[in-house]
Amino acid sequence: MANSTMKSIKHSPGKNEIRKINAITYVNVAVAVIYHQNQYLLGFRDGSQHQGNRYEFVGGKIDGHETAKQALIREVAEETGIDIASNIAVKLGRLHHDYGDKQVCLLVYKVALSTQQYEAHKHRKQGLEGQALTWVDKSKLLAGDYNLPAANKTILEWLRLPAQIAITYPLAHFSDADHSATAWLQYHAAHLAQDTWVYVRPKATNKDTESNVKQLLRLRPDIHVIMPSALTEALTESLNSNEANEIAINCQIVASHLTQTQLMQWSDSHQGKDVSECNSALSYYSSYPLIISCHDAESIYAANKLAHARLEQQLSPIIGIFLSPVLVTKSHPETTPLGWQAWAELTALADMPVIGLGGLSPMMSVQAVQYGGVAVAGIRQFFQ
Ligand SMILES: Nc1nc2c([nH]c(=O)n2[C@H]2C[C@H](O)[C@@H](COP(=O)(O)OP(=O)(O)OP(=O)(O)O)O2)c(=O)[nH]1
Repeated sequence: MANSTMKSIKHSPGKNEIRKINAITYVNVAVAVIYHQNQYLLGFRDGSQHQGNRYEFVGGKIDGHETAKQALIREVAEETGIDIASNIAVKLGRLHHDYGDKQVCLLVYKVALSTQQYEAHKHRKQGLEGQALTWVDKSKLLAGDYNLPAANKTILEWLRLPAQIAITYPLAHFSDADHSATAWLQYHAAHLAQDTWVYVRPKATNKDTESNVKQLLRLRPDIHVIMPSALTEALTESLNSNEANEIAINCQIVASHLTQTQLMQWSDSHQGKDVSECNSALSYYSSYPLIISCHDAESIYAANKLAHARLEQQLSPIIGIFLSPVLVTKSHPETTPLGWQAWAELTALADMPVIGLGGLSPMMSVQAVQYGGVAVAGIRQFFQ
């Protein structure tokens, strides 16, 4: 078992079981969220174990000589007998949690089983180490029906992310219409797929945009929205009434969005500080999870630091980053895209799920997963 002392969490996980950040010793744990369609596999921790008498995702400590993925494959085989060596392990993220008596750094992966693998293991009620195993519905898991260790709260937030996110057209796209705001509203209300996640990006926040967005949410109570932080703040302030439809609107907001510029402003003001000294972890955005735009390694490191600081301060987590541009886009043809390979290298640095953006179609969520991300987002091809 090797030890290493690190000042920051900037770099991708090493092979060491134990790492120190800000003088805290973390035990590295590989965690596998194993699923088939909407069925998710949970184990049950024995009362004698740390965090005992709770459900858990399959996993365990990363040995000194192992990478996180090697540990994942070994732990899943040891605990369940399922061989995931040929499955894609999609990195969700890395999170630190201080239980007081033990500090863990969870490296979390999502692993979809083939139908054949699921059929072979779906009736197994006991793991190879004698622990109970259960397949549970995703909706019940996300609703909090299973008592999991506290660190897993963030994992459940990550699991909510869909494979595709639509982004609204700018108002200027409808400038030929007699009334562009009405045309914007009608188009989006009519063309968003059922239950879709949509990043509402109006480009300006004023009373008209606020009212337009509220109308969209009233017309489409099935959709889930991500909004720029300024708009989230403005809207939530105006949603303080107890009217039922206003409360319903509030529930439709799944995340606030921060630009890379906003992130780097926070980062610059915390330059050289350890995570524990970042007492402002943007707490004014605390009530909603965050999704942040990143375009390079520096901003990803900043997002990692902010994510860690927010977890320490028990603020809602960063549930993803939009990493762009993957390919050439119609709106910014002059910008050189990253390309999938460079996108994958940057994606590996992130401590949270990565969403590809820029010149992509919904079908490309398959490529995003192959290159280490979880989802894709876009405008044109993401509407019906
Ligand atoms: N496996 C697993 N561990 C989790 C989850 N959430 C969470 O906080 N943990 C914590 C609990 C433990 O402190 C640590 C896992 O350590 P462990 O004791 O199970 O590791 P191990 O399987 O190598 O066990 P052992 O050899 O020490 O018995 O991570 C989870 O979903 N799955």
